[in-house]
Amino acid sequence: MLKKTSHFMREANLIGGAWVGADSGATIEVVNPATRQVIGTVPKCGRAETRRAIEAAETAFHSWKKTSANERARLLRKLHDAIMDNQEALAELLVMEQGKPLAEARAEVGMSAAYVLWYAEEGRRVYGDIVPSPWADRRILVTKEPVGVIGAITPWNFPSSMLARKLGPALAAGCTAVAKPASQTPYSGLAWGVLAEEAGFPEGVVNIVTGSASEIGDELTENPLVRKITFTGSTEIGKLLMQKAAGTVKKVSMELGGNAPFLVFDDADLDRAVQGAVAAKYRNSGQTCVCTNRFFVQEGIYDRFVEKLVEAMGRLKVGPGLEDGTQQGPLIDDKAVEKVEELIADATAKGGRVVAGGKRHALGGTFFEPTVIADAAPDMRFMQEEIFGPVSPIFRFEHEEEAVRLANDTAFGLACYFYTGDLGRAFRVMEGLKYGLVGVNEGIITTVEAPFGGLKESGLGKEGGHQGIEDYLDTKYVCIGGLGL
Ligand SMILES: NC(=O)C1=CN([C@@H]2O[C@H](COP(=O)(O)OP(=O)(O)OC[C@H]3O[C@@H](n4cnc5c(N)ncnc54)[C@H](OP(=O)(O)O)[C@@H]3O)[C@@H](O)[C@H]2O)C=CC1
Ligand SMILES: O=C(O)[C@H](O)CS(=O)(=O)O
Repeated sequence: MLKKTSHFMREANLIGGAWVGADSGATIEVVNPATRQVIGTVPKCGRAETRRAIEAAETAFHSWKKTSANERARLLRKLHDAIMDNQEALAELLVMEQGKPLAEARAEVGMSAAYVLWYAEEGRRVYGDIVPSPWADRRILVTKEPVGVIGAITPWNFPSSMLARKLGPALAAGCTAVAKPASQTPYSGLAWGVLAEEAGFPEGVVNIVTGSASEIGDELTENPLVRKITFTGSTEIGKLLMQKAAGTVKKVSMELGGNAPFLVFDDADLDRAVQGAVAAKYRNSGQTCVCTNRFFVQEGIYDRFVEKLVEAMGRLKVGPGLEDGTQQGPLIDDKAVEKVEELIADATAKGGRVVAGGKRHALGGTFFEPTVIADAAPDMRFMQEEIFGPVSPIFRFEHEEEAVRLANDTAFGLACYFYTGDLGRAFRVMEGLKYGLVGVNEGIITTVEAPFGGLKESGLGKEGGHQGIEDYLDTKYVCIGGLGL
């Protein structure tokens, strides 16, 4: 382990500027998914510790909201620089707890820094309005103000960048935060506490708690001091949090599950489509909410696409994330492997043909072979269920309208992709697909400059772009009379 990595590997929570353990002394073990070895522990905190963190954030909010946008931007730029100065150590820590290849971890840490820098500047452009008054003797102002204390809950698959695209806009807007990282990958989140301290953020502005998800979640959603909940994770938990947050009418931002279609038309650049397919499917071993879940390939090129995809993903190197050249790490845990195996068994029982992979990797543990299943059919479970693993079901279609109908036949609406060389078709399909994110002849599209977020049961709100700061602001209308005008 890099010496600096251990500096960031905190086995304590940050509450009101102090690094503390759980009141009970209880801890949670953190396991390296590649080696299945315990790498450390974190506190198993609950409602009482979370309440103290919320109260610390509320106290800090009253001064933090009065800092100028420029001052907040200065601190966020220092935070950005601290992340980039420690990118290798933070990436190594991320690989140890999550398992992804080091190259992907470096990219994720870089994306975290990019979100922080983007919102350092967006915070300086939170404009209000001066509206022409309908009354000669009054003036009308519209101002934007930070909502207050926010609660952030993040998933294990991107433990750094998912926090960055919540805390970045929140802090830039003048909010303070209590964040709960996933129990399987807490260290990247706790490292945020170290970085924020070292960048000079005042005590209580950033609080990081680990432990009982339900207890911490209940305190965050029920405590009236918390004015917004921002969550990335499963749709099931997102719905639960929305219900609980309704009790005190909190703002909510939800980045939830996906079921991305990837359409390839006869007129596509086939090699480009295959390259995009590998990128859109196998990043993080298929464990991203924007990974392709269903491939729909037009009849005329179906066999050639399958053949080329099998050949391309056959070159992916499976191994531990810290090993040179690794492109596919382990899945996060045994439950994830069992889910993938269930979906493959369901598909083969319904006529699907495994043409590559299909079983646990020879490396053992939670490593899984990159898999391609031909002759996928709409009655198979992965037509509606998110795979969250390195499996590519390939459906075939004949007509454009059929492809769009099949692609939209899901409760989700996060990301979708399609490849065509026909401009008219590109506009027809782009406008026909009911998704928040659309990749046209591209398989990787996430960037800080663009609003990321789903439709339907994939979520509410946007993260990234200029839109991403809006959810951390309240709009206030002011009517001023008695001016003697
Ligand atoms: N739209 C997006 O950007 C993303 C969506 N996802 C979706 O999430 C799923 C897999 O990710 P996964 O992390 O397992 O999702 P989960 O929803 O199980 O967990 C996400 C976070 O929620 C916490 N959590 C779990 N139960 C509760 C609760 N009752 N109250 C409060 N917090 C709770 C977890 O804590 P703990 O770890 O302690 O259980 C974790 O921090 C997939 O469906 C995937 O598509 C995942 C990542 C990104
Ligand atoms: O959680 C995820 O899956 C991320 O949102 C994917 S991305 O933002 O890195 O594309």
